[in-house]
Amino acid sequence: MWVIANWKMNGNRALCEQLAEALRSRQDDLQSVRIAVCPPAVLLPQWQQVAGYDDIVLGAQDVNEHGSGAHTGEHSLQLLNETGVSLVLIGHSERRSYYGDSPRVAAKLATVLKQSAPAMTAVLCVGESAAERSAETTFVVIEAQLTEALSELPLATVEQWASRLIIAYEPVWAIGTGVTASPEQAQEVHQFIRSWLTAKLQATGTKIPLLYGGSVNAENASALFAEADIDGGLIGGASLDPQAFVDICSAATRSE
Ligand SMILES: O=C[C@H](O)COP(=O)(O)O
Repeated sequence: MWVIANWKMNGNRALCEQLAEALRSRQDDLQSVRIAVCPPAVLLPQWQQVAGYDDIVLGAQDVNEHGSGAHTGEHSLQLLNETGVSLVLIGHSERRSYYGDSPRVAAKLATVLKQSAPAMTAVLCVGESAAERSAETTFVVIEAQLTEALSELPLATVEQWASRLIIAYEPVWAIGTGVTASPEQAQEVHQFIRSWLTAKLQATGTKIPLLYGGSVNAENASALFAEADIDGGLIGGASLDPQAFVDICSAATRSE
């Protein structure tokens, strides 16, 4: 099980210390869960300082697909690596809708997964809007996003890159709304993604962790994590509350 905190454009230095301390106080109970925290980029060094010696994966919320150069405000894979980052979110719905990221998702994913050393894990985010769900095009949308995202990765070397790929299903209508997909709704899409991955990548597709994101909290996490194809969660708002986030991580241990 994976539990990943995405602070988005929230948090501060004090929250780094508070969340690190909350996780540390329960680390013996949380051994079986892979935990990652993605703070805003400017807080990455603070996370390194307060939690770098713990077994918490340091994550970034985005990466630029270019190696270096005149890309004001962006962060390359190398810069993130040097800051201690070993996991990066790609194609989050907020990046897609507010910053036009969808056409860059395939290049970003290829940039991250083609580099094997130092190894970086990519969390590819996919999900349908409320209108797309109402129009019963959820599976069409998800399939198109997956197809496009993986289009620059060679199948011939799938064993080399797929072990560093995680997919997060985040229905846009559930993000930050307090309306969570029911466990059955989430499982239905996760099962679809699992089938798609297995058809495309054969046995390798069965090993890619599938996370659910969208208004996960300490109360609903257990039921979601109990579903067969849900391998953890990508947590936004609740990750800003150290106790709630630790409780979600604890729910993941009970679903192992
Ligand atoms: O990356 C996290 C997701 O967008 C979920 O956010 P949320 O838990 O605030 O709904």
